[in-house]
Parts: sequence; structure tokens; C-alpha cells
Amino acid sequence: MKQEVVLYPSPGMGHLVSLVELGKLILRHHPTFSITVLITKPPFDTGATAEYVARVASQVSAITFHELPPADLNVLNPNLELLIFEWLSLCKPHVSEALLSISEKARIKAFIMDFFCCTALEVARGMGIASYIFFTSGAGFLDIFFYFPELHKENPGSFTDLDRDLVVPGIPPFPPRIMPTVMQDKSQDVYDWCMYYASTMPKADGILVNTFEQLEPLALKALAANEFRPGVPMPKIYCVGPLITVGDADRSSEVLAWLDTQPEGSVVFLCFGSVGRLSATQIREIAIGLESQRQRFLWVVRSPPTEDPSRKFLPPADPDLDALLPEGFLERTSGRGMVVKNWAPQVAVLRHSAVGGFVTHCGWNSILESICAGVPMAAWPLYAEQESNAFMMVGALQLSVRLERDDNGFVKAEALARCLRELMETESGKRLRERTTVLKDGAAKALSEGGTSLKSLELLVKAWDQAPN
Ligand SMILES: O=c1ccn([C@@H]2O[C@H](COP(=O)(O)OP(=O)(O)O[C@H]3O[C@H](CO)[C@@H](O)[C@H](O)[C@H]3O)[C@@H](O)[C@H]2O)c(=O)[nH]1
Repeated sequence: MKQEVVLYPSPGMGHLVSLVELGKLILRHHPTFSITVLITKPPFDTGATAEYVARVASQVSAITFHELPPADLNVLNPNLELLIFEWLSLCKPHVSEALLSISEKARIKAFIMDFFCCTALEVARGMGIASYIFFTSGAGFLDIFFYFPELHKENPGSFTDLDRDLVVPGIPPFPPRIMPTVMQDKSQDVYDWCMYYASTMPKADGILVNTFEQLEPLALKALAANEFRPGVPMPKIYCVGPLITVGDADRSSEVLAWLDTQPEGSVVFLCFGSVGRLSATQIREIAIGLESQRQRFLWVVRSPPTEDPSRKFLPPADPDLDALLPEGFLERTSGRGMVVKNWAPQVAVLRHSAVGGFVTHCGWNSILESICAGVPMAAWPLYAEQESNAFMMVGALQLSVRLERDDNGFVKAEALARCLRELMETESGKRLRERTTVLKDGAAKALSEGGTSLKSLELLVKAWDQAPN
């Protein structure tokens, strides 16, 4: 009978890509397995997923995508996180049907779900399937997340009202405002969802984290020592990263051809994840900042967020660069700057020898991709757990320069220009580059023969072999 590993990512490229990469890693080392990926397509899906899924399906025959039927959800709710969490919860019966149908033809060795999908944990456990959580962010944020129920107990009010640092094992004390907004306000439904996830995760047979030991030793040590919940047994942690995609360079010819004309290490890349969008005022301010200094740049620009509720969750229309950028900006920066609409082949860009710095929103995949390319960063977090990632990157991990923002998160042109100078021209930028290069080598070692992440994967597969089902 076929030996199947079933993966269940939550919607969105930032969550899908690393879990699919885990599937590829498993296949590389255990080619007799096959992989099924359960895909759910909420109405607010941007469409990028479908393209990616089609590409992987055509390239890797041992990976099959199984699309779940749509859930019955009212999409008028203005809060995207709440929509996603409710959607995934409503998908539970479809997951059950899918697992049943797969198990008729194959032996399911393991079911590995994104941490946002852990409403499906009880379904798989009920069927006697070994069930694991895949954590798409780093160990530092996993520390915060694991400790969240304790933080909840320790702090009777909302975190928004708290003006002292929080203390969590494995990471330096931090101000509550760096937690994702969904984990700050106790009166919000999304807060209850986060509590549910944090309380449910320990019930899994193990937790896989997309990081590697050399990158986050202290955060991982705290996880291994189980310093989080007195009296609550914690599952084993499998550190299997960095899992990043090799990217799709085909769409890139224009961008890569332009980079080919630039001197080595001279270009700053500015890109804000798969869905990050900035206001029109902020886009203009970036342009002023870029023009005011001499760094070469490659900048991915998206249309500003829309206030129109009927378009809120649709893919962004192409940005109108003439309206968004200062008049004559493109002409004046021509040769030393390139602006790309909506999307650039990020992995290929970061690996291009002309790129010397990355202004990033601090999505975890972007951070790992930058490390694996040896490119130091400037942290410009926007939403989700990106503030926590930025806090770690600038502080404990020392991989990023600080980018000054005002209380509303707005970055002034002078602050951007200063930050780019620090990143590209100073001794501290040079030190970051050296540290990133060391970690780049460490990342490659972690996933090669005898490396820590590969050993972790082997322990995981061994656990499946020993499981009773
Ligand atoms: O122009 C672009 C923009 C993005 N990407 C790719 O898209 C992915 C983006 O992933 P990530 O950097 O993690 O950002 P998000 O898409 O914003 O990811 C979500 O999921 C991550 C993993 O949980 C979280 O860390 C983030 O905060 C959350 O927003 C990466 O592989 C990028 O290479 C491109 O290739 N080109």
C-alpha cells in the first residue's frame, strides 16, 4: 500500500510555500512516500496560489493537490484574520472526508497541518493518524505563541493597555506592542482564536518549525527544555528549516536582466511580502527617500489598500505609477533604479550578485530567503507577527538595521535614506553582511547530510515508523 504524508497549509503564499517545500524535502530523502496537499481556496484568495499549485503539480509527480470544497462563509466580515480562521474551522468536515478518501487508497503515515489549521487536529487524531503542526514562522515567535496562555493569565487586562515589558522564555523581554494585533486586544474574537490555537497546538504529536538551530539557538533551547506551561506536557519540536522555495525565475527576465547591468552588491531590494500594501502617501515618501540618496534600488510597488469593501479582498489592480510616484521620478532615477509592479521573483532577485541589501516587511519566508542568499536586511514590519520578527532581527539575531518609524508606522524619506546608508555604506552594515554570510553557510549545512535539520527530519520519519497505525 502507498505510504502517504498529508499536508494541510492555510491559505496564502506565505503559508503554502514552506509546507510544500517540506513535502519536497521528505520526498528527496524518502522517495517511496507520496504527498497529498489539501488546498482550500477562500473567496478572498488572490489567485497567486492557483498558479503556484499548477506549477508544482506539473514539476513534482509525487505531490498531488486535493482541493477541498468551499466552506459556507459570509465574506462581508471586514477582518481578514477572522475570515481565515472561521473559514478553516468550517473546512473541518471536508478535511475529514478527504482523509477518509485518501486512507482508502494509501496508508497515511502522518498529517501535518499549518498551525492555523489545527481545528482539524481532533479530526485526524480521531482517525488514529499521527498529527503534527507546522509552524510557518520562527522559533522566537513560537516561544511567544506557546507562552501566550500564560501571558493571558498573568495579565488580566488587554495588552494594549500594558506599559511594561513581557517576559517569555527563550527571547529577550519585549514590549507588548510587538505582538500581532490579533493577540493584543482581549475583547476581539480573533484574540480568542489565537488562544485556541496556542492551547490546541501542544496536543499534536509534534511541532515542526521552519528554522535552523544556528539561527535561533536560545529560542529553540527554551522550546526543548519545555519552559512554557507548568504541568502541560509539550510535544517534541522538530526544527526542519530553512524551507524556502527555489522561486520562479521565468517571469523575471526583465528584472534579472536589469540586475545583470548593476555592479556587485550595489542594489537595495524593497519588497513587502505577498500581500503587503502601503498608503499612497507612504509610497511617495519612499520615492523621495530613494531619490535623495545614491543607492541603486529595485522596488516592488503595489496599489495602496482600497477602502471599497467589495474590492477589499480581491487581488490588487496594477498600480498607476504616474499617479503614485513624484512627477519625473522614473526618468530621474533611470539607470540606478527600477520599479516593478506588484511582484518580483524575490528568491532569484535576492540571490543575484548585484543585490546588497533588502528592505523587508519581515515575513518569515522573506527573512529566511534573505539569509539563504547572504543579504542583510532593514526591518519594516507591517502586520501579523512581523513586529516580533523585526524585534528579534534587529536585536537578538543581529541581521537587520533599524528603520525609524513614527507612532503610526510611517517612515519619513530622511529615515529611509539614513537606513539605506547604514545598510549599504557603513561598518555596521558590513558586520551585518558578515553575520548573514555565516548564517547562509549554516543554513546550507543544516539541510545537508548530517546537518541538524536533516537529522530532525529523520527523527520525525522514525517516529512515524514506530507509530501504531
Ligand atoms: O514580489 C514578491 C513578493 C513576495 N514573494 C514571495 O512571497 C513569499 C512571501 O512570504 P513572507 O515573506 O513570509 O510574507 P507573507 O506573504 O506576508 O507571509 C505571511 O506568512 C508568513 C509565514 O507565516 C508570516 O511570517 C508573515 O508575517 C505573513 O504575512 C516569499 O516566498 C517571497 O519570495 C515574491 O516572490 N515576490
